[in-house]
Amino acid sequence: MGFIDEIKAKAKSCKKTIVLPESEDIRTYEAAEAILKEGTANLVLIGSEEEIAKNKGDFDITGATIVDPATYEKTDEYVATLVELRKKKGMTEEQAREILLTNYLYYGVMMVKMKDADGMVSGACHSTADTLRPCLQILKTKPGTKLVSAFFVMVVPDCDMGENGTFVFADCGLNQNPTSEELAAIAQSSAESFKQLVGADPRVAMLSYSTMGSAKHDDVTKVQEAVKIAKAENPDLMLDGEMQLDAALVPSVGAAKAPGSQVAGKANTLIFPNLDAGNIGYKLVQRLAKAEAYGPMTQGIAAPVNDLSRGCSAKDIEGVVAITAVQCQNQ
Ligand SMILES: CC(C)(COP(=O)(O)OP(=O)(O)OC[C@H]1O[C@@H](n2cnc3c(N)ncnc32)[C@H](O)[C@@H]1OP(=O)(O)O)[C@@H](O)C(=O)NCCC(=O)NCCS
Ligand SMILES: CC(=O)OP(=O)(O)O
Repeated sequence: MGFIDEIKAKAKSCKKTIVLPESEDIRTYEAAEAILKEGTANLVLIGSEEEIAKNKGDFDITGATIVDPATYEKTDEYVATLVELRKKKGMTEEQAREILLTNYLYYGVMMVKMKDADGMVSGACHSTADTLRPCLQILKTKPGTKLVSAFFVMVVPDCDMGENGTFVFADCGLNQNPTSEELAAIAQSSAESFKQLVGADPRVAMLSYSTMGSAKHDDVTKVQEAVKIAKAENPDLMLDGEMQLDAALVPSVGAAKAPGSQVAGKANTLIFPNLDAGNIGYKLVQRLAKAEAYGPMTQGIAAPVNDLSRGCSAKDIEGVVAITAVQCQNQ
């Protein structure tokens, strides 16, 4: 069984409730039809009955729960809770009501916060910033975690690198220019995500354009410091760097450039030095190597709310919903 089939089988056995707030996008309905048919999750769609009837095309979404913020019995409770959560930021009741009635992403996150749903998937027609801001503001980081970050599971066809072609890449979606401490936190969360979703031991490479001091620059020093911090905080984790991508993936290059490393040549978890590298890197592998790319998914957050690329397909939404359900199970 491939990665996503295993995830779907796990999702079916736990049947979590996932919110899809982008009821204006036809891909939501195409994915919803497939998810409901396959039974990977219960679904909540946000919008009025009329909006949804108009937008769903011919897709059959029988079995999905439709929640209309304008009439749902819990909207007043959500407004009061949002005011309470954001009062230090000056949020008034009027503002909270306006946000919740007009921005379904905020509404979906409030459903997760109030435990009326287990998780949410959005981002097919909203930018990552607009998708992640509500969950960062409302859900916050989970206890024991310093930072929320965003990762992809990449499944590369006909590839014997990584874990038979399966990798975690991070951060590809959220933190623009992480410090050494933040890179170390991204590495730790990514190792946990790899273990949780792929089920094998993570081997984490801290990527750079330098391998073990072959180049000198502040950008290289940043990754070297991150390696020191991550190793000190996670002494049992297989993590190494700084290293170039070829040293991380190709055994002969790893042996030549980083002799003795337990990660070089066999990395399955790739930590990019900044968001330029991470976002460009995952799209290169997705588009040129025709890899499946699931994400960007959040890690280090108090409840699973995951993003999508605006370039996603309905199949990608199906996959991210199944992964979100599995994350909910392990929350
Ligand atoms: C997500 C993002 C919008 C947050 O930045 P922002 O809108 O300026 O918002 P702020 O910095 O005010 O943060 C909003 C809240 O989230 C919290 N937050 C922001 N980043 C966080 C992180 N990485 N981990 C935990 N909390 C975070 C802040 O503490 C703040 O909380 P508060 O409002 O309770 O004080 C920003 O990081 C971003 O744009 N990232 C890049 C996204 C992107 O374009 N990706 C490329 C395509 S995938
Ligand atoms: C992850 C990502 O790059 O998202 P988008 O394509 O929507 O900007």
